[in-house]
Amino acid sequence: MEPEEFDLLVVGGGKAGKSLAMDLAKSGQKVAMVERAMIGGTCINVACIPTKTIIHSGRVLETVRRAAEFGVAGAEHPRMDIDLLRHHKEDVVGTMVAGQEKLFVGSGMDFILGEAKFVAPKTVEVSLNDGSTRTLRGTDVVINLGTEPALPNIEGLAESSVQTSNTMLHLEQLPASIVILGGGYIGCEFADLLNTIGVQVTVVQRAGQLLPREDADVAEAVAKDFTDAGITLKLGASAEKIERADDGTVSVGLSTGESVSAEDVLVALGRRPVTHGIGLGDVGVELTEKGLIRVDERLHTTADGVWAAGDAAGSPQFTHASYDDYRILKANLAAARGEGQPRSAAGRLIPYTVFSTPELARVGLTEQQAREAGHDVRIARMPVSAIPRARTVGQLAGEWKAVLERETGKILGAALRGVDASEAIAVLQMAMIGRLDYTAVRDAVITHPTVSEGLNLLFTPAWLED
Ligand SMILES: Cc1cc2nc3c(=O)[nH]c(=O)nc-3n(C[C@H](O)[C@H](O)[C@H](O)COP(=O)(O)OP(=O)(O)OC[C@H]3O[C@@H](n4cnc5c(N)ncnc54)[C@H](O)[C@@H]3O)c2cc1C
Ligand SMILES: NC(=O)c1ccc[n+]([C@@H]2O[C@H](COP(=O)([O-])OP(=O)(O)OC[C@H]3O[C@@H](n4cnc5c(N)ncnc54)[C@H](O)[C@@H]3O)[C@@H](O)[C@H]2O)c1
Repeated sequence: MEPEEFDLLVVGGGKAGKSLAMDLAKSGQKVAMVERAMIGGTCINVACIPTKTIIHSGRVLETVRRAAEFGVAGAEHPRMDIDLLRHHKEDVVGTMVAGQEKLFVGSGMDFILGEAKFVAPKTVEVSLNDGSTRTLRGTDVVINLGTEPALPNIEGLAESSVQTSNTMLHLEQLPASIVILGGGYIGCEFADLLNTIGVQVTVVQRAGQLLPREDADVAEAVAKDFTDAGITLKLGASAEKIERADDGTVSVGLSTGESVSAEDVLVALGRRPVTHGIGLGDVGVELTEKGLIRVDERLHTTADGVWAAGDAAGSPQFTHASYDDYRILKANLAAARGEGQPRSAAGRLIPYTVFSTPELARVGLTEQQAREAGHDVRIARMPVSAIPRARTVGQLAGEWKAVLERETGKILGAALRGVDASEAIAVLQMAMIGRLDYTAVRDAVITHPTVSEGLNLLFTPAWLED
C-alpha cells in the first residue's frame, strides 16, 4: 500500500509531540499524529493531572481536619470517600481529555487513534482501533512515545497482582495498609497522600535516603516529615521477594533480612520507555541500553529526518521538560529549512517539585553538586516559619535552602521545602535565568504577605551562613 504523505508525522501524542503537531498544523502544514490510547498523553490521563488532583483532595481533608484551628466549627468528622474522590479525579481528567481532542481537531491535524509500528524509513503502519490499518509517511517524523511503570524482575512480583501508579488511580477500595516499593518521586507522593487519607504506609527504598538526587540534609528532612506523620521508612533496603497469601496479605522480603507486610503493594521503581517491538531498530532509530531513543543535543535520532522527544528520548521525566523539547524541535525543524537558529537541549535549567507535605521544590544545583563542580559555596537557610504568609495559612513546616557562589553572589540552586514551594521556586528560577545575584532578589519589592516574599528574607544576613 502506498503511504499517505505528511509534512510532519508525530508518533505518540505526548506533551512535545501534540504541541508541535497543533502548531505546525495551524501554520498550514499537513500533519498527522498517531496516539494509541491516551488522548492528551500520560500527564493528563495517568500522571501529573490525576495525581495532583487527588493530592489536592488530601490537602482539603487535612484542612477540614484542622477547621477548628482556623475558626471554623461544624466539620468534626471528615473522611475521604473513595468513590467521590475517584469521580472527582475522573471529572477533572475527562474534561481535560475532551478539551485536548477539540484542540487537536481544531488545529487541522489528522488525529489518528491507533497503534503505530515502523515499517520503512519515516513510515508507520497504524492498526486503527476499528481494526483497519493506515500507512503514513512524514517528511519529518517526531517520536514521542513516553514510558510505563517498570516492573523489575523481583521474585514473586509478577504473580502478586501488585499496584502501579496507573492502577492506584482506579482503586474502588482503599487498603488499610500498603507497602510502597521505591522512595523516589512517585513513592514519596503516594506515601504522603495515602498516609493523609488514612492508609498505613511503609516505604521500602533501596538507596540510603529518599529522593537520592537531593542533598542528604534535604532528603533527611523529608524523611523526618514522613516519619513524624506516621509513615514507616525502610531505607537502604531492597525488595527481593514478594508473596501474596490466600487472605490477600502481601509480604515483602527485604535485602536486610527483614520482611514487611500489608494489604497491598505499590511498585514505584522507575519507568521504562515503550520503545520495544515497534520496529525502531529496523528503520535505523537506535536505542540505548535502557531502551531510550538515542538522540543528539538537537533531539535528532540516528535516522535521517527522525526526531524524538520526552521521557522516551531520555529527557528529564517531567511534562515541562517535554514541553521544552517541543520548542527545541520547532526551532530545529525550522533551522533545517534554513529559518532561524537551531536549539540544543544541553544545559537546560529544569526545575521540579515533589508534591508531598510540605512540597519540595528544586532548581539548579544541589549543594553537593555545586561543591563537586568546584564552586566555593555559601548557603542561605531559613525555616519556613519565618515567612509571615506561612503564619496566616497555618503551614509552618519546612526549610528553604539556597546555594550561592560565594565570590559573585550568583544563585546556583535551591531546595525550597514548605507551603507553596512549587510557586516560589519559579520566582527564584526567573532570577537565575536573568542572572540576578542574590542581593537583587533580597532587595526586590515583593508583595506582602506572600510565600515568595520569603525570598527577601532568605538572603538577609540572619539566614546566610558564613
Ligand atoms: C504518577 C506520575 C506522576 C507524575 N507527576 C508529574 C508532575 O507532577 N509533574 C511533571 O512535570 N511530571 C510528572 N510526571 C512525569 C510526566 O508525566 C512525564 O514526564 C510526561 O508525561 C512525559 O511525557 P512525554 O512527552 O514523554 O510523553 P507521554 O505523555 O508519555 O506520551 C506518549 C504517548 O505515546 C503513546 N504511544 C506509545 N506507544 C505508541 C505507539 N506504538 N503508537 C501510538 N502511540 C503510542 C502513549 O499512549 C502516550 O500517550 C509524573 C509521572 C507519573 C507516572
Ligand atoms: N512531581 C513530579 O514532577 C513527578 C511525580 C512523579 C513522577 N515523576 C517522574 O516519574 C519518574 C519515575 O518516578 P519513580 O518514583 O517511579 O522513579 P524514581 O527513579 O524517582 O525512584 C525509584 C526509586 O526506587 C528505588 N529502588 C529501585 N529498586 C528498588 C528495589 N528493588 N527495592 C527498593 N527500592 C528500589 C531507587 O533507589 C529509586 O530511588 C521520575 O523520574 C520523575 O521524573 C515526577
